[in-house]
Amino acid sequence: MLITLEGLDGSGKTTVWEALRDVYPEATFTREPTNSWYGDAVYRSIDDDEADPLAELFLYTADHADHLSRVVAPALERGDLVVSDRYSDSRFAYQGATLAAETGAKEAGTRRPADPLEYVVEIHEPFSISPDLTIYLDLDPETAATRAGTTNKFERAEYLASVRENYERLIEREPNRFVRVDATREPDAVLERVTDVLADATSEAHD
Ligand SMILES: Nc1ncnc2c1ncn2[C@@H]1O[C@H](COP(=O)(O)OP(=O)(O)OP(=O)(O)O)[C@@H](O)[C@H]1O
Ligand SMILES: Cc1cn([C@H]2C[C@H](O)[C@@H](COP(=O)(O)O)O2)c(=O)[nH]c1=O
Repeated sequence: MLITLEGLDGSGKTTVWEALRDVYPEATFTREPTNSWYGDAVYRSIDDDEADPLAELFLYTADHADHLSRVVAPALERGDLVVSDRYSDSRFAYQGATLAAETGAKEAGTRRPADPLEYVVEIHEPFSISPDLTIYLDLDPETAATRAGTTNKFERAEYLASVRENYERLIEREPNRFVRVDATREPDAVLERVTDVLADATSEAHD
């Protein structure tokens, strides 16, 4: 079973992901961007304010393809519970927003997809594995940017507002896959809610 944690920067995904290790010691815990050389390339792009948004999308997607074949697919094949801190929805929401916000591409004669979110979803369809359950840690963009510390180009409230709109579109498309958790609550309360949701989901999977 594949469970993913999604949300804006600073929404508390990594805090929850770390705590879940004690709850599910046998599970495979993984994340995107990964710690491979593909992930290193992604982090170089994150640190480059001038990175081409389409090139950046394909770096993230290359990292995802490697993550799938090297970690996720083998773990699922073994029957492991897999918990990933960020996964394909991050690409749909973030790169969907980056491509939509890109100004000047048309003037420079560069062609871009009409609906970036749909485009990013479509390029994943032929090869990716969809999560069974996605926990969406819902937080307003201002608090998210404050908690994240605004250390990179993505961690700005205005940009995170359009990322949040994209997450809402994704939830509307697949309401049964997503479970929304109020990430403004205290860390213990957030963890308790996530743990309850996972307990239900994993017990249903065994029935
Ligand atoms: N429920 C919470 N309430 C208040 N602060 C929190 C909560 N959860 C996490 N934090 C704090 O917010 C900061 C960001 O948390 P964390 O790294 O878990 O978020 P994240 O979603 O993984 O962020 P990113 O996507 O940027 O890696 C940390 O300082 C963490 O201690
Ligand atoms: C997987 C993925 C991530 N991002 C963004 C979101 C964050 O700002 C950074 C790094 O992620 P982290 O959880 O803070 O380590 O990358 C993205 O834009 N697209 C993606 O697919």
